[in-house]
Amino acid sequence: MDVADVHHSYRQRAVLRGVDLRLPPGILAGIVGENGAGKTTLLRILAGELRPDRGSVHHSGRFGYCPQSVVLDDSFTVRQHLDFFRHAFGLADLRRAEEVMETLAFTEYLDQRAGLLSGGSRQKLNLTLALMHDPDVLLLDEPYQGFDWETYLRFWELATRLRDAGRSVLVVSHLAYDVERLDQLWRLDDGRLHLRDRCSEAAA
Ligand SMILES: Nc1ncnc2c1ncn2[C@@H]1O[C@H](COP(=O)(O)OP(=O)(O)OP(=O)(O)O)[C@@H](O)[C@H]1O
Repeated sequence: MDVADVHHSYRQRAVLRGVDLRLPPGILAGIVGENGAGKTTLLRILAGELRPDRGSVHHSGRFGYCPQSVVLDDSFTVRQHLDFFRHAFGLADLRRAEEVMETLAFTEYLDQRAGLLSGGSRQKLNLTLALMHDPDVLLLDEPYQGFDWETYLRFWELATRLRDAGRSVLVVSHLAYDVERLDQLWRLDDGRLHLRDRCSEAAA
């Protein structure tokens, strides 16, 4: 993914003021920033949901985006969500989704209605839906919110496996936590990305 000189304002408020970002294949990268820094705005632009005022975003291959708030129909079961997305992605089977669910210890919820899932389990479904077509570029907005410790560790195991398989994974969070797991870390501040030393960011 290649991002060059992205600018975005909401009315008078300039949120992004020239974001440049390159994600080569086989990278696990992170963006941190305070509440309101513009992280979600940037991700929505990268995902094509929002048009930047200026600048360009290019990526090749399959694309996956896991937004912060889950987009689900509460009356559908987990299985119905998977079937719906399988058709949307044109997948022959649910092999990949089953692998992800296995890793996240989520398989037992297949027949549960989404409306009855806990916050952490909804997030597991959200992640499964973003990963089930095995995207080459994967953008994750606060992906581990609501996860218990064991699931949190399994999330990183999954993200690392994807990186090792040549995928580009970008994790966006307001917490500069566990940053030594990342290959590269930026801080979004004042509308721009600043490359950070992961050791000093972890200590901050
Ligand atoms: N649709 C919108 N209209 C007007 N202002 C907006 C809109 N969306 C976001 N903003 C403003 O833009 C700024 C950046 O918001 P954004 O949600 O991108 O930040 P963030 O870094 O993701 O924050 P958080 O960590 O709290 O999720 C905030 O000041 C927010 O109030």
